[in-house]
Amino acid sequence: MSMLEIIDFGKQFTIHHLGKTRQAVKEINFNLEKGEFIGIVGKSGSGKSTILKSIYRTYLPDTGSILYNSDRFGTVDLFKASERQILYLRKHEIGYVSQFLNVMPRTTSRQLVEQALLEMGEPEEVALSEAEKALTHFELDPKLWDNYPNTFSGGEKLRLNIAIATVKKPRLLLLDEPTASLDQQSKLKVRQIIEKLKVNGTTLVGIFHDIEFMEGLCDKVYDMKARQLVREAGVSNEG
Ligand SMILES: Nc1ncnc2c1ncn2[C@@H]1O[C@H](COP(=O)(O)OP(=O)(O)OP(=O)(O)O)[C@@H](O)[C@H]1O
Repeated sequence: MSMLEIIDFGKQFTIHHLGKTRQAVKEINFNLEKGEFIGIVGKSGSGKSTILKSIYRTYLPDTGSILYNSDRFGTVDLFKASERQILYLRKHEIGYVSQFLNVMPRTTSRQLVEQALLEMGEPEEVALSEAEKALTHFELDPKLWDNYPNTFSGGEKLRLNIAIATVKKPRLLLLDEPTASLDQQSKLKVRQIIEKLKVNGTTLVGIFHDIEFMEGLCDKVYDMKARQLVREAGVSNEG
């Protein structure tokens, strides 16, 4: 089976103080094969993040299923998976990167990457050396390794975020507008990072505002229109 199969997925939100519901997305269908990179574009508020957050199970859907082909559990419907399974998958198989760095306060960048590896059961000395390799790989200045990331620039925070997520070698990586607040130079760096991840066989789903950024990078691009996904021609590297 595919790495990910999304079937008739729909999500609405209840706005309690108004006593109303809002349909965020409906009838979403797509498949993601191993090693593929799917890009999602669309207007602000069209439901792109809702799809990604539902794959990560931050949100629970109302309809449909999201079947994920797990290394550990076989085919799992991410909507029905137990909390324990979800925690395992987040730790070992599915990564999520956004422009925001949500990490433990007063923890240095080196410690944050180390912790990700320790959580996976790596011994301390391996965690230490792999963390340094990852920080080097993602070009975080060694002067920043023992600093707290709250003072980092947007690009530095993002590269640390990507290092924390990818050091675990996730099989599936979700990128939620990671380049939103970056300048052109930093965006280029992120593009190179994504290219490297692709070469290493990581399967990716990414949201980007910038269609130019996706040019030649994604295997397929979908556009959110009227709460549904429509396949876009001409942006992907399929020609
Ligand atoms: N937790 C929530 N509670 C209520 N409504 C929500 C919630 N999350 C999203 N929505 C609504 O669902 C719709 C889709 O939001 P979503 O964040 O998925 O859009 P998006 O395409 O990712 O937007 P952007 O590009 O601006 O980040 C919007 O109308 C939004 O207001």
